[in-house]
Amino acid sequence: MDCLPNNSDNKTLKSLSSDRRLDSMDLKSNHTALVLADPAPLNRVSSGLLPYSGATFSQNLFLTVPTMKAGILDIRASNCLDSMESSSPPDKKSRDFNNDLESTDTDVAYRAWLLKYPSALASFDQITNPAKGKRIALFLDYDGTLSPIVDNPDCAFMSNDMRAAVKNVAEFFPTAIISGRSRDKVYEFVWLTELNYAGSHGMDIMGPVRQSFDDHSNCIRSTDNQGKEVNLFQPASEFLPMIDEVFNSLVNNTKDIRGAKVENNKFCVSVHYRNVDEKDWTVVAQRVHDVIRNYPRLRLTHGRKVLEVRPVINWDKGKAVTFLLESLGLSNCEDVLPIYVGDDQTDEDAFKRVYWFIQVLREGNCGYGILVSSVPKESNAFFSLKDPQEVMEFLKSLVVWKKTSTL
Ligand SMILES: O=P(O)(O)OC[C@H]1O[C@H](O[C@H]2O[C@H](CO)[C@@H](O)[C@H](O)[C@H]2O)[C@H](O)[C@@H](O)[C@@H]1O
Repeated sequence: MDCLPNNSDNKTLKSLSSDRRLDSMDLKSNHTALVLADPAPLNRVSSGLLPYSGATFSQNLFLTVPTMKAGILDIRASNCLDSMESSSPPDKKSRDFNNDLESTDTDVAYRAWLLKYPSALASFDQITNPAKGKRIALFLDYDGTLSPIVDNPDCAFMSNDMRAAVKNVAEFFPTAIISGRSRDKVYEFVWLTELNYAGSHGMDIMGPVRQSFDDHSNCIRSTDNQGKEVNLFQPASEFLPMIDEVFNSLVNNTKDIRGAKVENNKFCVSVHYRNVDEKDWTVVAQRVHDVIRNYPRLRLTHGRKVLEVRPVINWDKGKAVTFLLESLGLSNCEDVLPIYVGDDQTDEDAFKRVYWFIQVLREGNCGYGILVSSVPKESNAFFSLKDPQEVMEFLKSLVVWKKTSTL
């Protein structure tokens, strides 16, 4: 499917109850053991869909996977299909078209859900009051957060207004984008040099040079597009040849499925089924399953009408937040308040992490996760925004608040 940029300058173009927090966070005493997340939406997941419940963490970045290849094989294609369905609620347009009554019910359900996940716009003071005298660090997902979800992943452009809003907010707050896409690709969409970028679900981070990272394994010095020296952290670098191989196999194995699209995101691969007839979703699941059964060091996770193949390493968007905070010199500061805005399952790791970051290190403070969703779903976020349009309003409000704030 071809697409053209939607505008010329796309270059390529509660007081929340702490009880709820504790209920929803996976913050048991072993938080440092780092939970392997990526469940399907929490209220709909079937246990058979959690591929690595038997995995344990080794000291280093790699997960110890049960020796049986069945670690992955146990995700039967049929279970995978369940998860594809549960992680892909029908879009609002088709619901409205099919049944106005159902749409009304959905709106009622959404309003009820807002009681649990208040709008970050309506609760703006609740967010900014504790931020007075503190430095906000902003972390943004890309697809579904800064750009609307569209059928063709190559056409997920952000609007000029959104770009301007992100640029402005980055002038006032350290800002990073953490995406499932390859870092290069997300940069081509965003095209702003004022930000830090993490691609491949945080497995490819470019950040400012920090000498303390020189001894960090997987962290090297590099240069960015402007020739500036940067640190490049790629904890899954050894998986590159494997990911390329799997990408080619997946392309080959799915080429006869109408609408299926395989995307190489450098350290992970996305298999999109948004444009596949629902009756063929089982075929997609089966074909992906057939490929990754030969790769016990890869795992499968679910996003919005996408299956994602990624290395079995102890790293996710949440860890990327921690790494970036450290890169930005913000990890040991009493006065830092991280805010993470995202829409997808992989963002849940980051929602947990921004909460954990502050709560564990500094009693009384907290970071905020903001879920972008127009349908009710369980989340580790505290607040919500309905869609990228509301995300943009939120970013603009932060700038106005900062400009007018006396502290
Ligand atoms: O972490 P993100 O920046 O949210 O990236 C997650 C995936 O986003 C993209 O796919 C999603 O958006 C597409 C464009 O709107 C849509 O067509 C697709 O159905 C969604 O799943 C991206 O293409 C994937 O590679 C990312 O992993």
